[in-house]
Order: sequence, then structure tokens, then C-alpha cells
Amino acid sequence: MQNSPGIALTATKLSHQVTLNSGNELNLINELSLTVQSGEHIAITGASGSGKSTLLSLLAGLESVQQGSLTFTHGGRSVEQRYLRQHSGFVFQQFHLLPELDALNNVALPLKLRAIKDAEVKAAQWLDNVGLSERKNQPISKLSGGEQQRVAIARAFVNKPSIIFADEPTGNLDEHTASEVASLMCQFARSNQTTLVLVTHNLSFAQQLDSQYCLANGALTHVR
Ligand SMILES: Nc1ncnc2c1ncn2[C@@H]1O[C@H](COP(=O)(O)OP(=O)(O)OP(=O)(O)O)[C@@H](O)[C@H]1O
Repeated sequence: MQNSPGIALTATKLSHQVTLNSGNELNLINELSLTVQSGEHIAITGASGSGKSTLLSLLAGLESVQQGSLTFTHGGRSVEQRYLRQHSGFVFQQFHLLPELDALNNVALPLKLRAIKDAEVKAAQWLDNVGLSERKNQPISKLSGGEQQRVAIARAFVNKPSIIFADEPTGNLDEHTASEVASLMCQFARSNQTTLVLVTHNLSFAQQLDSQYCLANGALTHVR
């Protein structure tokens, strides 16, 4: 994959309904529109339960669009969901790392799955970038929360994605580690011209990005 400028996305009048256990329908997202430019870094904030993770899943193509439309362009050309998936990186709060593998193999896995040469060399380089070269052969279960989060970041970036979707990447981290993780993500995304769509409760992280939106009552307000 080329180290190319980021994927841009446009969401138009997205609506999303979920059915609660009570049987009631909840309109989580209501005719929401959003444009994210190529290489732009945006933060989505909002109260717990406002629908941020659901919106991120929709934008990332992990959840089917019920109403409205979602389009992606890369280098000015329209691209499909399959292309998006191949060129996306994901960083989730729960990390989704494989506990039976060590740090190196967790980071190398996306490269190995695509039969990319020198997967382990590239993975080792990214572990070095996130300050974990000393821990590369350590099983995931023997890493701290912050270290696991940094492995997840290395894994998301190792493929040189054109867009990264991150859900609470600094959740559950202490203030110092959170700020380290935030700086790493901003720095890598900036230098790789990766588009970044981030959901966070961490306002100081949100303020480091190009734009900030707040989700409430199914709609986004442009904060800055
Ligand atoms: N598939 C679903 N079925 C039923 N309810 C759902 C579904 N998905 C989300 N919800 C509900 O929608 C609401 C919003 O969930 P979501 O995880 O998107 O919020 P959030 O803003 O990311 O919250 P938090 O900041 O606490 O992580 C929650 O009340 C959740 O229980």
C-alpha cells in the first residue's frame, strides 16, 4: 500500500435506529451530515450513550447504513466499502489484540495476512516507534493497559492506512499515558497524511485535532 494522502468521507443525512430491550425504538442518529477532508483529523465528543461509538461504526462501514448515504474518496476518486476496509486502521478501547500472541506478532499479523514481505521487520520498527522495542516478545497478557494501547496503535499504523477510526483510544489510561498515546497518534497521522476520525471523552486530545464536533440528540454540532 502506498503512503498516500488520506481518504475523505461524506456522510449525508444518516439516520440510525436501535431497538432497546424494552422494545422501544431509539433514534440514535438523526439525518446527520458530516464531511471529513483528506488528511483532516476530527474528534467526536458527547455524553455517554449519545451514540458516538455507533456513529463511528457507521462511518467506518462496520455497521450497515439504514438511511442516508456515505461516500468515500481517495485522491479525488470515489472508492467502495471494500477498498475502505483495506485502507483503514482501527484503534478501539478494548484493543482487540490476540492475547496468545506476543506484541511483535500482533503488529505483524495484518501484514502477514496480506502476505507482505518483511512483516516482522516492519512490525518491530513500529513497536520501536511507540517505545516498545524492549517488550516486543512479551505476550500481550503481560503488558500493561497503556502498553497494550500502544501495541494497538502500532498495529493500526503498520499497514499505512489512509484513514484511522479510533474509539476512545485513551480511555482507561492514566493522564500521562493518555497524553503520550494522543501525541503518538497525532504525530503518526500527521506524518503519514492519514485522515483521523476519533471518538473521545478526552477534551485535551480533542483540542489537538483540526476540528471538534459534539454529538447530542442524534446530531453533530461543530464546536470548532
Ligand atoms: N445494537 C443496539 N441495540 C440496542 N441498543 C443499542 C445498540 N447499539 C447501541 N445501543 C444503545 O445506544 C446508546 C448509544 O450507544 P453508543 O455506544 O453508541 O454510545 P456512546 O456515545 O459511544 O457511549 P459511551 O461514551 O458511553 O461509550 C446506548 O444506550 C446503547 O445501549
